Amino acid sequence: MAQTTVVVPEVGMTAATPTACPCPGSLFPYPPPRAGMAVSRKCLRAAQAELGAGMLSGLVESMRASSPTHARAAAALAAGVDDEHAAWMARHPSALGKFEEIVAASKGKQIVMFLDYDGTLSPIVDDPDAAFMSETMRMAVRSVAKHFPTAIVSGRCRDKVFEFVKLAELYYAGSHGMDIKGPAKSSKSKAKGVLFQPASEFLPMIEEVHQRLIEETKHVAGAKVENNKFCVSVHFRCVDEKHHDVQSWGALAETVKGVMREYPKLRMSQGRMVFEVRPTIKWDKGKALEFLLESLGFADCPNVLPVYIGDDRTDEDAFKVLRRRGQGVGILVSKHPKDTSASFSLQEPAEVMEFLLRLVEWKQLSRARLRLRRQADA
Ligand SMILES: O=P(O)(O)OC[C@H]1O[C@H](O[C@H]2O[C@H](CO)[C@@H](O)[C@H](O)[C@H]2O)[C@H](O)[C@@H](O)[C@@H]1O
Repeated sequence: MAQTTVVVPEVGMTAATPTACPCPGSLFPYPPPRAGMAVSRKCLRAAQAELGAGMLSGLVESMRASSPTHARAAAALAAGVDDEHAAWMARHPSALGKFEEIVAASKGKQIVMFLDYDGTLSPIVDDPDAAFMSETMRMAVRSVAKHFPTAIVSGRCRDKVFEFVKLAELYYAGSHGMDIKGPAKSSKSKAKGVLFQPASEFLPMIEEVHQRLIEETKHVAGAKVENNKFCVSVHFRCVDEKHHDVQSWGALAETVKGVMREYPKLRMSQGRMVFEVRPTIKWDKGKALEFLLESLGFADCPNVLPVYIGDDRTDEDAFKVLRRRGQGVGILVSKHPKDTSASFSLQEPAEVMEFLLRLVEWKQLSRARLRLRRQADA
């Protein structure tokens, strides 16, 4: 059977490729983690000096670009980039506007929902510990999960994202997909009881780098280090951006990079006003999506339509997997044009909720229609 992919025509698609998922519980053959060396402040300063000025300014530029809420994005809009925005919207149309097209593509297929948390289900706020989702959003996610297998895929520690979402019937992939657990509820689920932690051997190293980053960034007012179990976030949303101040973004970037040099088995990426530190293993949100599809019995299956909604750079790995498989719907949550492999867009969590509720309504109506048809045929 032909595989269906919902894409906007301008963006090319490759043919679907088979999934390659590891067995649940198996560990990757990674070399044993090397404990981070304790390095003196002098060594750290030397490492920092090694960072060329150009490289550092590049990093600060990328920090600036890391959140569409940043003043620059607003200034760019004010400067009249309407054309650029319109062109971007043409390439990534609203998933609400294309709703009928999306559900039509699910004909004969099982929709599986993948939802990022921060910026997708909850609005972005200054304090990561206060990123609560609304009760109405929770109800919408609960309703969606009644009709479709639903997973939360987050950079956060799994327990923490569960504390925010509070729905036991969902699948959770925390730490950027490195901590996957099937639903505690729902005995019907094929993936019930699944637990997959491909980076478990990195736990001591992550704990160590977490402590080091707290220590090294404590002089930077507003910096916040968050332990996400298999990865660490260093937030700079509340750090003053001044260039010549020790408490600037540049100084923070230098400090984090300096610490990272001590841990070659870890890598750093950037999210929305945050540095993400994680193991160098080949595992990300895209791999988590494939793993969950396989656990649900949809490996190499043409009769599935994964729908992934996310707002962050780390969600791009999942959008790319959908493109590579030639299967599924990637939806980027953003008000501003961004480089993305997603096919569609939604502006903000409120639109995500609307999309979820429309899916539920559509599913209920389709079921009611089917019942009526069967009654009429009987
Ligand atoms: O994959 P996600 O669920 O989107 O998690 C990515 C990171 O989200 C959180 O940080 C972001 O949201 C915060 C609260 O709105 C905001 O203050 C911060 O600037 C954002 O980067 C979370 O705190 C991180 O640990 C996650 O990695």
